[in-house]
Amino acid sequence: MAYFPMFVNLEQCDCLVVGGGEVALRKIEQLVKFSPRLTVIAPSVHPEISELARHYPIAIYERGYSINDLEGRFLVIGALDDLFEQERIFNYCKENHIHVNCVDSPLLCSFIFPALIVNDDLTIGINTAGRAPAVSSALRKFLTTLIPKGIGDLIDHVDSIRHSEPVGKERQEKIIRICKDFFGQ
Ligand SMILES: C[C@@]1(CC(=O)O)C2=NC(=C\c3[nH]c(c(CCC(=O)O)c3CC(=O)O)Cc3[nH]c(c(CC(=O)O)c3CCC(=O)O)/C=C3\N/C(=C\2)[C@@H](CCC(=O)O)[C@]3(C)CC(=O)O)/[C@H]1CCC(=O)O
Ligand SMILES: NC(=O)c1ccc[n+]([C@@H]2O[C@H](COP(=O)([O-])OP(=O)(O)OC[C@H]3O[C@@H](n4cnc5c(N)ncnc54)[C@H](O)[C@@H]3O)[C@@H](O)[C@H]2O)c1
Repeated sequence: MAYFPMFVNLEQCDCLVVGGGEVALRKIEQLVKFSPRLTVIAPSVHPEISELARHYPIAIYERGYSINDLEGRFLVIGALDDLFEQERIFNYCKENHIHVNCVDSPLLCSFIFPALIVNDDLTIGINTAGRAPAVSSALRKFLTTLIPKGIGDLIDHVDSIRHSEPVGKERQEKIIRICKDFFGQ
């Protein structure tokens, strides 16, 4: 069954990544773009995660996680290489209404991490309901080449019209025309 793409404001939300390997790194590289309060817990942490922590507010704890670490989080990613522990994380989070993503099975995810195209405030998320992540990845690369240059300027332009001109049919039609012209429609 398809998953509904809910775009969530993560600013200052308390997000935890358990695990600090290659897969954790990939998730963290994306998450930092959305300004969460990020914590990483793992006995061994990829050097590129430590490097990211020099540029973004990431708290790193180099130790095994305990279930108490999950308490009160907004979102938890179980990116450790241990299916038993992922199940434990998933069950705790489900019981405690915490958004959870465990990397070894869609069945252990309350949300799925999309392949992402992020261009300032424009975000495109791709997802196959957990069936074919490599398709999401390849499609992300394909779509990236199709995004016209100047899309950021278009968003700025439309935003400035929405802030400076009175709400109404005239403004609406102007904005729609500008957008269609940009895409040659
Ligand atoms: C999109 C992306 C986001 C990200 O992770 O950042 C992402 N996986 C990516 C790549 C990728 N992952 C895997 C391969 C190798 C090919 C293959 O095995 O198929 C490749 C391709 C590659 O590496 O190029 C292996 C893999 N992935 C999962 C499992 C377990 C399982 O399916 O049971 C296994 C087997 C592990 C093993 O071997 O044991 C599970 C998940 N991976 C997801 C997301 C979620 C479903 C997304 C969707 O519905 O499309 C989900 C359910 C959970 C989650 O992680 O949220 C990212 C592309 C980023 C980008 O390029 O932009
Ligand atoms: N979702 C995906 O897209 C995807 C893709 C490939 C692989 N995987 C799966 O993701 C898992 C992780 O892969 P990886 O390549 O990042 O592995 P890795 O070996 O590079 O990293 C594993 C990390 O988990 C940490 N860890 C282990 N036990 C821990 C504990 N008790 N508490 C906290 N941290 C702990 C380790 O210290 C390490 O940092 C694997 O099980 C793999 O099958 C998922």
